[in-house]
Amino acid sequence: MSDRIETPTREVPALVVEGATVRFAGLTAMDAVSFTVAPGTIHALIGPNGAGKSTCFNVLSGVYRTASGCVRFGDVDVTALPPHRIAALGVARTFQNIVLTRGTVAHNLMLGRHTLTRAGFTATALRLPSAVREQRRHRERVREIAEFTGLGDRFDTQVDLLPYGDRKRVELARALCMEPKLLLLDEPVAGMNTAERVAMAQTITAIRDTLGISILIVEHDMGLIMRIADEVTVLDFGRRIGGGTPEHVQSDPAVIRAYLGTGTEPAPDPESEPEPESDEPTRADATTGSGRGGGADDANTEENR
Ligand SMILES: Nc1ncnc2c1ncn2[C@@H]1O[C@H](COP(=O)(O)OP(=O)(O)OP(=O)(O)O)[C@@H](O)[C@H]1O
Repeated sequence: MSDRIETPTREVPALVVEGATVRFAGLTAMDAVSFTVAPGTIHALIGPNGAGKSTCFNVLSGVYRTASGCVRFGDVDVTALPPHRIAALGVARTFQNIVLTRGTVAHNLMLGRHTLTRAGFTATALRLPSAVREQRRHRERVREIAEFTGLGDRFDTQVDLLPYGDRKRVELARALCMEPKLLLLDEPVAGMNTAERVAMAQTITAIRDTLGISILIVEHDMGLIMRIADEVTVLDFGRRIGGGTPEHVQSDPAVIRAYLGTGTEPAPDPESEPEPESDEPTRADATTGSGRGGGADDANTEENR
């Protein structure tokens, strides 16, 4: 990973969720949930399967509407805004399941620049000088982002030829190509082996530390979360049952009872030898997060596409 990337001037606002409630028929998926993602921090949203984490992401990105409560990003009330308006404010998202387009890494990353492109269709089609210059600038920036995220030497590779871990990385890089102020990462290391998880954790912390971008992350790998998060919010059955620093939530009896269980394993050590590849880690592989056995992932992913 390179640290050559330039940080565009951007003021990163706080994300404030206040009393957000979401209901599906008779089910309350989020029940008056409140938390704040402080600017430039990594904030983790954790909890068992079905706790309401994906629902919360869908609210924050404008896919679901709240029955009550509100979401503010800086001074802007985004509660009722459609997804494209929220994205335009600087909120980018990755998904549990990889959603990439056929083509090269470069092509996929350029799609992330779409909302930042000014030249119109005609100017681009006619290859007018201004449009060509703009495309070149975007491509340079996209290459920087590819290098920052460890994809520099894969820039012209077809995404379907990449290993799983790199394809997850392309999703993250594409979100960065939108020049976000807040990144919503939905299970960014799910399905990765240990070496890939360690590398992804380093990239995520570099995004905070080098670019100053806020990150809200949903992840079942508790070792990783406890190592990289500045603050954690814990949900269970749609309610916020705890929150605070990783140290605090790890010793909170309510959180241990609902999710963490006992016998917390240590976080993966970036210096240690990677374990042999395991194909698809299940919830049980997540260092300590004991899933309640949800099964809502697929439904939500379909909704999000
Ligand atoms: N579109 C929907 N229609 C009906 N119920 C839904 C819908 N989306 C989510 N739910 C329900 O809301 C509850 C919260 O689901 P959600 O997917 O937000 O949990 P989660 O914490 O993200 O779980 P996981 O860790 O398994 O992804 C679950 O009971 C789920 O079945």
